[in-house]
Amino acid sequence: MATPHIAAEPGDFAPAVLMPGDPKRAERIAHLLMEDAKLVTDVRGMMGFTGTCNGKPLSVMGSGMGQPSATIYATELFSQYGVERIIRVGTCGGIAPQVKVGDAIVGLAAHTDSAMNSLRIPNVHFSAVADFELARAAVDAAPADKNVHVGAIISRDHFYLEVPGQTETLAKYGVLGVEMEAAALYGAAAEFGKQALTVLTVSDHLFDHSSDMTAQEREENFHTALTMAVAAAHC
Ligand SMILES: O=P(O)(O)O[C@H]1O[C@H](CO)[C@@H](O)[C@H]1O
Ligand SMILES: O=c1cc[nH]c(=O)[nH]1
Repeated sequence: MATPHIAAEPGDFAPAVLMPGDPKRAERIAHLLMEDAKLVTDVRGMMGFTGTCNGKPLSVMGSGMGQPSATIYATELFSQYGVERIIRVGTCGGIAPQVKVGDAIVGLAAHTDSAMNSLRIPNVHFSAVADFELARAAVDAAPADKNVHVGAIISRDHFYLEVPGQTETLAKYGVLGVEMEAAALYGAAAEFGKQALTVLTVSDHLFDHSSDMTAQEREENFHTALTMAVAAAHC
């Protein structure tokens, strides 16, 4: 069995999937966590791996960038491959002043400027929220010596477009950071009655670019977020 975007057989994916945007980060995470990681799909270069982590089955697969891409993979995994929970392991830009580069964020809720979730329920502004059980497991596993923030994030469609006053207003409303997939992932999980969570590494800060990570650092610096994501995957 294959879907249009995943060339895997039934049973090739574990019930829990860690999902970074970057397929190279997926490969790195898979080999870091699992000695027996096996490539189960690489359609369009979007690598997916399955193996055993701490004695339990686990998969890791990239989502690509943006809500349409993440929705395609989440939908196919939830609806065709028996996946029960997806934990996004991403990067984000910091917005709140207390958030610093290198910190981790658990995205309890995801505001969005995307139309994707607004199409889901007629005349309703969909609330994109994480699964509580997964969020609790992730927060409980947060390393004591790391800065971990828990709260609302925003999933924007544009990476580069600046809407005057928007980021400042988001900061005023306590939004922790910006990324590009969580709201859609939470929407897909709600559609299929599954669980989802987003755990992010802050790779830059929108109000202070003096310590932004390089592309290489964004691929490699995810260990606090990963510790929490694994705990959520196996909770
Ligand atoms: O590092 P990832 O997980 O891809 O996440 C962030 O990075 C990408 C933009 O550079 C977007 O996908 C955004 O959500
Ligand atoms: O979407 C993203 C991801 C990282 N940093 C940003 O500023 N935006």
